[in-house]
This record gives sequence, C-alpha cells and structure tokens, in this order.
Amino acid sequence: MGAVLKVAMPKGRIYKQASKLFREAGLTIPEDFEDSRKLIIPVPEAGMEFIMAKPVDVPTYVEYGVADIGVVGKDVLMEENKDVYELLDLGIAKCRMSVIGLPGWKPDIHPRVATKYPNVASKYFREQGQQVEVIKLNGSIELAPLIGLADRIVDMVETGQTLRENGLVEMESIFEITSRLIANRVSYRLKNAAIQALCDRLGMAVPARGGR
Ligand SMILES: Nc1ncnc2c1ncn2[C@@H]1O[C@H](COP(=O)(O)OP(=O)(O)OP(=O)(O)O)[C@@H](O)[C@H]1O
Ligand SMILES: O=P(O)(O)OC[C@H]1O[C@H](OP(=O)(O)OP(=O)(O)O)[C@H](O)[C@@H]1O
Repeated sequence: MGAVLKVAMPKGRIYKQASKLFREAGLTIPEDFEDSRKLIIPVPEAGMEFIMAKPVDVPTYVEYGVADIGVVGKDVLMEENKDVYELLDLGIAKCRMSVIGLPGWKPDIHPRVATKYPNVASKYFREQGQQVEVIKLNGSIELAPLIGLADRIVDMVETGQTLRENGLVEMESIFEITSRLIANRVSYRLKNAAIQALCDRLGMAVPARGGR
C-alpha cells in the first residue's frame, strides 16, 4: 500500500458534494463525519486523511505541502493565485461570478464595488478600463448596494434567489465556477501514482454526474 494522501477538504457547502463524488468514484468515505466538528479525519480504506479547512484556506495548505491535494472552488483559485497545480474540474458546486447592482444603475463619478474577491474584481474592472474603488467584505455582500456602501458588487450567483429576494439584478457574468482538484507541486511528483490514480477515478465519476 502506498503513502497516505493528505486531502484538504472544504468545510461547509462543498464537503457533502465532494465526499459524494469521491464515493461515486468508488472510494470508501464514511458518512459519519458529515456533521462532525473533527478537523482531521482518517479515511484509511481510501488511503487518505481529510484535513477539514475553511474553503478559502485550501490552496494555502496545498501550496505549503501540509496537504498533498485539495478540493476548492475556482473562485478561490482565481482570487488567491497560489502556486499549485490544478488537476481536474470536479463539476460540483456550480455557480458563476457576476457583477450585480440595483435595477436602473447609472455610472457614478466615484464608483465603489463591494466584494469578497478584491483581486478578481480589481482585475475585471481594470480590464474593462473602469476605475473603481474596491471595498472588501466577508459575507452578505448583497447588502452593500441596498444600504449605499457600494453601487455594485462582484459576487456569486447560483439560483438567483438572493438577488430576487433583495431586488438586485445580474449585470454581467464574469466566469463560471465549479470546484477543482488541486495538488502540491512536490507531492505531485513524489506521490504521482496515488494522485494520478485518484484523478483517473474522479475523472470517470465526473461525466457520470452529467458534468455537473
Ligand atoms: N451559492 C452557491 N452555489 C454554489 N456554490 C457556491 C455558492 N456559494 C459558494 N459556492 C462555492 O462553494 C465554496 C465555499 O462556499 P462556502 O459558502 O461554504 O464558503 P465560505 O464562504 O468560505 O464559508 P464561510 O465563510 O461561511 O465559512 C465557494 O468558494 C464556491 O466555490
Ligand atoms: O444565487 P443563490 O442561490 O442565492 O446563491 C448566491 C449566494 O450564495 C453565496 O452566499 P453564502 O450563502 O455563501 O453567504 P455569505 O456570502 O453571506 O457568506 C453568494 O455569496 C450569494 O450571496
């Protein structure tokens, strides 16, 4: 049996989908931990150990090599710009990054944009040739245009429910988001057989889910 793979798994909404996909790929992942507060979960039957991380921190654990691989949203990868390999599109947690505002929005002399993703937003508006002040928030981003902190936001849209319930409109979609499998550069060489075998299994399970 090869070395144990340390996998940085995102706590929260992606975990259940990720562990389900791993199961569909034929790996034995116990369901007992789905509501647990345990942070390091041995998964011996799959030759793995899960490190339960805050989603935005997954690329950091992988870049530093304390996790060999990880599961993370494309939104986080675009924002964090870490030195990791992106191996596979897992097709789960699908949504999109969009520019959002109030209906009837008109350009302001000093436009302000609120977001959890300041790097993504700055790059996007720079490329559009628009000068904006980017304000970093950590959640409930949709509040910003409602209470006058910013005239637009850059945030994720999945079902559109948050927009509808708050009277906001999607003005432009910037990119599509799904979760990705990433790897540490050194682990990818040293544990190549195990990582490649996992990629192959997961790769077969992804289309089986209809590319979702
Ligand atoms: N509404 C959504 N629909 C689908 N995927 C989403 C949605 N919101 C977020 N995601 C994906 O799930 C990932 C993790 O989101 P989640 O809300 O669990 O993390 P978080 O915002 O860091 O959590 P928290 O700060 O509440 O601990 C995001 O990086 C994104 O890729
Ligand atoms: O289109 P929808 O299906 O409504 O999903 C989009 C919402 O989901 C995410 O919020 P999250 O639940 O992570 O809350 P937070 O931003 O307050 O952390 C995102 O930031 C949007 O607000």
